[in-house]
Amino acid sequence: GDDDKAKFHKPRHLQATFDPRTGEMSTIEGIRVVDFEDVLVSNAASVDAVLSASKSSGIYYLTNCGILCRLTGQTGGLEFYNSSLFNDRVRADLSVRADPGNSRGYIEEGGEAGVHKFVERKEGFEYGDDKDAGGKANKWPENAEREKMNLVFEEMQRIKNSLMELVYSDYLGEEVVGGKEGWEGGRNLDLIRLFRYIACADDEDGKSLGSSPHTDWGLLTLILQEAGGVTALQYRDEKMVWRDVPPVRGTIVVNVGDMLELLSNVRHSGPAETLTSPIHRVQHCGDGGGGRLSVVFFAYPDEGLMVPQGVIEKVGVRGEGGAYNTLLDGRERERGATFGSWLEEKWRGVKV
Ligand SMILES: O=C(O)CCC(=O)C(=O)O
Ligand SMILES: [Fe+2]
Repeated sequence: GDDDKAKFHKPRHLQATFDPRTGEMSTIEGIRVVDFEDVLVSNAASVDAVLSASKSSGIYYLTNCGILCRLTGQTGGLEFYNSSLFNDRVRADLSVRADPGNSRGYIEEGGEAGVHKFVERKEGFEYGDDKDAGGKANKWPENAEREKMNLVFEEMQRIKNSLMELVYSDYLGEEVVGGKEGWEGGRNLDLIRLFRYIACADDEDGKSLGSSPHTDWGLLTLILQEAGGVTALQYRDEKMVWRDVPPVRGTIVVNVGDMLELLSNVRHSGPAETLTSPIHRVQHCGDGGGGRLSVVFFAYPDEGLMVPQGVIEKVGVRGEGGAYNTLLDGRERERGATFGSWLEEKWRGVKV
């Protein structure tokens, strides 16, 4: 019957608005909600909604996005990640440990931090395309749910490629984004990082964070939040106020990355027209302090795509505790830098 379908479900305490003409949800907690199937059929209002959210906050929810929305629509839908990756056998197995920096495998607690004054209370696991991409093979623990995890990766690809093709490439201009190859060519860089944020104790409120304030470096980031999980992800809005991005059953979260923001400056200008890579963080003791699981997909462009020159001064990105380690970091950019060379440099700054 219909019961096993990942229906869109709104927990009662969340504030939502509805489109009076269609009756569909248009925002939740002030964040745009877009029906992915409407984007797939190039519905003009939905394409507009994605673009306008990308220009203002830089963050939005997608509903009806297929398997991934079904996974967040069910309690325990992401549990297979938890049980197969975060156990003592995996923690003890050095052969599946990620090397520091940009590499795949199990990431122990304290393995990295963006802003050094905070302790980031999480363990994680990173994987990418399962076809060995030049020495970047995945490190699978013995009981990992490899097929399911690969299916999640393919679904992430599908959503990335659809959003790029049906929304962003027209807006950016074919030549600016390097055509289809400009985003599909990023597949070998694309990563899924899952995080198990550790439940917090009473005395540590304020001293620890799930994730330091930062921006993401790529084109887009797609986030699955555990159904019924705690609200911990936040972004900083246009008025510099931190706002919650609660888990909403049957949705995924999308946020714009630095590279997409940079590319948007080539053809467009002014805050109303260019895209926003939002500063965001994950609170540790935010909402009851319970543990939390998230699956985060970083969608990158082709490593050969040129980083646009001359727009880096636009964003001042110094925050409490240091820089946000963002692509828009105000540093002098090497002339003719490719995205790949920049990404490598960014990763060097993340190690503890
Ligand atoms: O766990 C999350 O919800 C987001 C984490 C995040 O922002 C990141 O890893 O870049
Ligand atoms: Fe992020």
